[in-house]
Amino acid sequence: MSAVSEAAVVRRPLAALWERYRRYRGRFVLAIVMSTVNKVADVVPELLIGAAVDVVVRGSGSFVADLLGVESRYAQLAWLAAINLAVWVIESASEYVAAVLWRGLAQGIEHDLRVEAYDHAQHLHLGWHESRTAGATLATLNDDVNQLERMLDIGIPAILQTALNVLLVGIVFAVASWQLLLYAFLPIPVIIAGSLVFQRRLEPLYDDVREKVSDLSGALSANLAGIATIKSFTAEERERDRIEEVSSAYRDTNLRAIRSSAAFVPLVRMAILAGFTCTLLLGGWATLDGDLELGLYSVLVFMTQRLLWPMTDVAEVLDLYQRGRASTARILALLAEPVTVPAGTRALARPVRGRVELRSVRAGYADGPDVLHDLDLVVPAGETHAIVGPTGAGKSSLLRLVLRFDDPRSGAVLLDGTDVRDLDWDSLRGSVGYVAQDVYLFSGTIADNIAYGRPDASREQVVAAAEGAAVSSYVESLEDGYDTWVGERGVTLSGGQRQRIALARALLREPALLVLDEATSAVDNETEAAIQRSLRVAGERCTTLVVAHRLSTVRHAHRIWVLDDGRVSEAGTHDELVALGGAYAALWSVQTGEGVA
Ligand SMILES: Nc1ncnc2c1ncn2[C@@H]1O[C@H](COP(=O)(O)OP(=O)(O)OP(=O)(O)O)[C@@H](O)[C@H]1O
Repeated sequence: MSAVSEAAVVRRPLAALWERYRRYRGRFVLAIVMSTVNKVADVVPELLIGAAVDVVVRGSGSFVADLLGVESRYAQLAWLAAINLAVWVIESASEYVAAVLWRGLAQGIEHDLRVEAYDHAQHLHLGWHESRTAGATLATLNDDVNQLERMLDIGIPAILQTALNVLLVGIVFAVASWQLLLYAFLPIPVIIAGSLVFQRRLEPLYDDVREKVSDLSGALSANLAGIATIKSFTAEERERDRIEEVSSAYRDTNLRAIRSSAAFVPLVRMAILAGFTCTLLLGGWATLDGDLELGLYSVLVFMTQRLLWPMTDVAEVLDLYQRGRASTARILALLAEPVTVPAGTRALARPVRGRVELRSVRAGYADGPDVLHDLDLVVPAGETHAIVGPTGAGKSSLLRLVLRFDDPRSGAVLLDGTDVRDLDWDSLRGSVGYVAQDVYLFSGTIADNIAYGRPDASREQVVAAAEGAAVSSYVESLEDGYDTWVGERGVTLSGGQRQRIALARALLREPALLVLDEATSAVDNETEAAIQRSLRVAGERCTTLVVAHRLSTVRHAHRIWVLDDGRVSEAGTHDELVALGGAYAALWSVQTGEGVA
């Protein structure tokens, strides 16, 4: 699904976020209360300036004298100073509490959303991950979530501040002079109308920016993953140009958005200038005419400043809001992505035997053609079966169905007689030890990697599994042995070493069903023979399904299924198939170079 259509899925992302995080509402309200207290306390000093001017000009007839019943100007000013001190303490304390609350809220939502989005992503169909770059998913889980945090941390408190400003200053003006209220507030409808117009213009621009971020992130992560290929083809310059192109697209889209949002600032400033000039001039004339107290006039001039200039921030806030909205839309779209291969609810009776059956299975990928056609296949419990056939015949696709990475288009896959679609993950994947064609080792020690499927395994069990995969003597030859760090920041293992560690990882689980997809393709013949011997021992305890190109790997299997273009073309033991003289026999004679075994 493209980023644009993703963004379109969630129409009102912030409302959806509000619904989703009900548990944060209490803290949200408290943060608003604290910001309000802070803002009120923030306005008071300006009123105190007016009151001080009033005290100096009118003495015992001042507003403060009336209010406190204090005659002396000195005492009145001392009172004002005391009030100022108290207000300052309240302002500072509330500012601190509000900042902690807003940041805590932003961090909390950011954290929850990131973890929820990641968790959802890992439950999505493998095909979903294969249809987009890892970098694009990373951009959503990382950049988009950070963007949202900025909006929550900076944007929302700023919007609130501005709104409170307008309200509080509005009250002061309303009490002082209705006329001046009108003049000072003149710019506000212009600013609001302008915001709405700009918001509508910015929305698609920021959706586009988020899409470009995702493209860039995807291109960068793909290139870093393929750095060896880039180097081997001396394609550095070409790839640099390609990244430059994607980065330019991002820069240009961002600049377009920035140009639009920046155009808002002069509009706001012009409106502000008009409002401020009106208050300054008309308020001054009214004071000269004796219609307005001097103290009040000075307060109003200060207040107009305080009301209007922060409005220039509206543009920045709008920018944050739009970026945050576009990012939220993408995260929520990811969370709205349906889990198309949901777990079933049935548990298998223990011990699981590992009997596999495919009944009239038809399968394929996305909208593509069928890659498996009406396939029937049975692997009785405890037996070792092999699947062989030319490249692209559908061998890995068949294994994917057994692990339920995909579901068949029709027909059924059964484990111990139960449709795998009905099984919970623990019964299905918990019973399977799988070694994929592309081995993936996590960043961690060799022992951590072997124990990945059974983190509570003892060192003895880890070593036994390593022995089963014929990798123990290699590991023991390393300086740090099983504590050697591998994966992204560790030693680089050879293809065969990686395969054997992955095999040890699968064996340690003592699975009911061992599924090996070209699991020993990268090891030498001698090592393979060692692995075969230990697999035969392991095979006595479990059912094994092996895909292999090298037929020597599978010649001892109880049954060999030859797949051709998604159909079983031959099946039988090695000897039966060689005797049959078909595709298998031909392949065997090519591989041994001697015709028959
Ligand atoms: N993730 C995928 N998305 C779309 N098509 C796929 C995917 N994986 C495999 N295919 C297609 O399905 C067909 C069978 O592929 P599969 O990997 O199952 O073959 P295979 O027999 O395991 O081949 P090989 O021996 O080369 O590993 C191929 O035509 C392939 O292009």
